[in-house]
Amino acid sequence: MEKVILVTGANSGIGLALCERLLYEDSQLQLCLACRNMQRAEAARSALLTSHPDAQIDLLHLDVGSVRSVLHAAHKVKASNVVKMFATAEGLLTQQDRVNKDGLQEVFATNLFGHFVLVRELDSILCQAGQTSRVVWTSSSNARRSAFSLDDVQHRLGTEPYASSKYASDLISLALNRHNNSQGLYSSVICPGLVMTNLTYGILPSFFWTLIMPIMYLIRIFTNTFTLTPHNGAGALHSLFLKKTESLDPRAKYHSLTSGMGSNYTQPRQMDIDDDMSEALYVKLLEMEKSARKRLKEEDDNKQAYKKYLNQTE
Ligand SMILES: NC(=O)C1=CN([C@@H]2O[C@H](COP(=O)(O)OP(=O)(O)OC[C@H]3O[C@@H](n4cnc5c(N)ncnc54)[C@H](OP(=O)(O)O)[C@@H]3O)[C@@H](O)[C@H]2O)C=CC1
Ligand SMILES: CC(C)CCC[C@@H](C)[C@H]1CC[C@H]2C3=C(CC[C@]12C)[C@@]1(C)CCC(=O)[C@@H](C)[C@@H]1CC3
Repeated sequence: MEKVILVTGANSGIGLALCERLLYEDSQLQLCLACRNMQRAEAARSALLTSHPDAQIDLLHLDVGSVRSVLHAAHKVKASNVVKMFATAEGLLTQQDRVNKDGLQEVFATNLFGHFVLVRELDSILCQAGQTSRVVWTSSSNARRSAFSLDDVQHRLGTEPYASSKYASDLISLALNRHNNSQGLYSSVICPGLVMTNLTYGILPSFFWTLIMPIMYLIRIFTNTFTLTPHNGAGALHSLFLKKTESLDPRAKYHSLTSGMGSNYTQPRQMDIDDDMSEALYVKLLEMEKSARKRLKEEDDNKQAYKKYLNQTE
C-alpha cells in the first residue's frame, strides 16, 4: 500500500511550499494536491516536477467550501490509495462573510467544516489497524476564544469569521484526537506566522508589502513570528511530518518561527482550549454533517425523479 500525503490548498503559498519541502526530504513520497482550480493545480505540479522530475504527484479536484465536492473527492481518494497525512493549507480570510450554496457561512465552510467532513469521510483509510495517520490543521495566531461562540459556530452574527473559524479548528483537532487516537489517527495544529502569500496580498496591495518589507525584516529581530516566506511558514508542517505522531501534544499549537538571522524552527505553545467546548463543537459539527448529507441526498433523489419523469413523458 502506498504512502500518500494529501495537501489541500496546495497550488500556492504555504501549501505549495510544504509540497516542495516534503519532496526535498524524500523525493519518493507520493503527493496528492487537492485544489479547486485545476489549471493552477497543474501549474503547481509542473513547478514541483521541474525540481523533482521523478516525483509522484496526483491532482485531486476539491473545493473544500462545498460539501458535494468534498464527498466526491473523498470517494476518489478511497478508490485509489491510502492517505498517511493530510494537511489543510487553504484558507479564506475576509470580513465580508456570505452564505454559500450549502447554506453555510463561507469562511466556516472553507476553513473548518469541509475538512471536518473530509476527515470523517476518509476515516476508513485514515483509521486502519496497525497504522498511524495524521491530519494537520493550518490555524493562526488570530484564533481567539473571544471570537468564537458555541451558540453561533458559523459566526453568522459576528464580525470576525476568520478568527472564529481558526479557533474552531483548534478545538476540533483536540476532539479528533479524543475520538480517533485509539484507531491510529492523530490530529495537530500549526501556525505559520506572518507569511507573504496571496492571502496577505488580499489584505493590502502587494506594493505596500514590498514597500514595508525592510521594516518587516527589522521587526523580525524582535519577533520570531514574522516568518515572511512560504518556505519558512511551512516549517511547522514540515517538522510535524518528521516527528512521530504519538509524540505530539494534542493541546499544543506548533508555531513556525524565524530568527532575526533568518533560520527557521518550530516551537509548541499551549492552546487556550478545553475538552467540554471541543466536545460540544464536535457534536454540533456531526449534526450539521448529517443534515448536509440529508439535503444532498434529497437533491439527488429529486434530480433522479425529475429525470424519470422526463423519460416517461418523452
Ligand atoms: N499567510 C499568512 O500570513 C497566514 C496564513 N495562515 C493560514 O495558512 C493557510 C494557507 O494560506 P496561505 O498559503 O497564506 O494563502 P494562499 O492564498 O497562498 O493559499 C491558499 C490556498 O487555498 C486554496 N483555497 C482557497 N479556498 C479554497 C477552497 N474553497 N477549496 C480548495 N482550495 C481553496 C487556494 O486556492 P486558489 O488558488 O484556488 O484560490 C490556495 O491554493 C490558510 O489556512 C491561512 O489561514 C495562517 C496564519 C497566517
Ligand atoms: C508598518 C508595520 C510594519 C505594519 C505591521 C502591521 C502588522 C502588525 C499587521 C499587518 C497585517 C497583519 C496580519 C496579521 C497580524 C498583524 C499584521 C501582521 C496576521 C498574520 C494574523 C494572523 C493571520 O492569520 C494572518 C492571515 C494575518 C495577516 C495580516
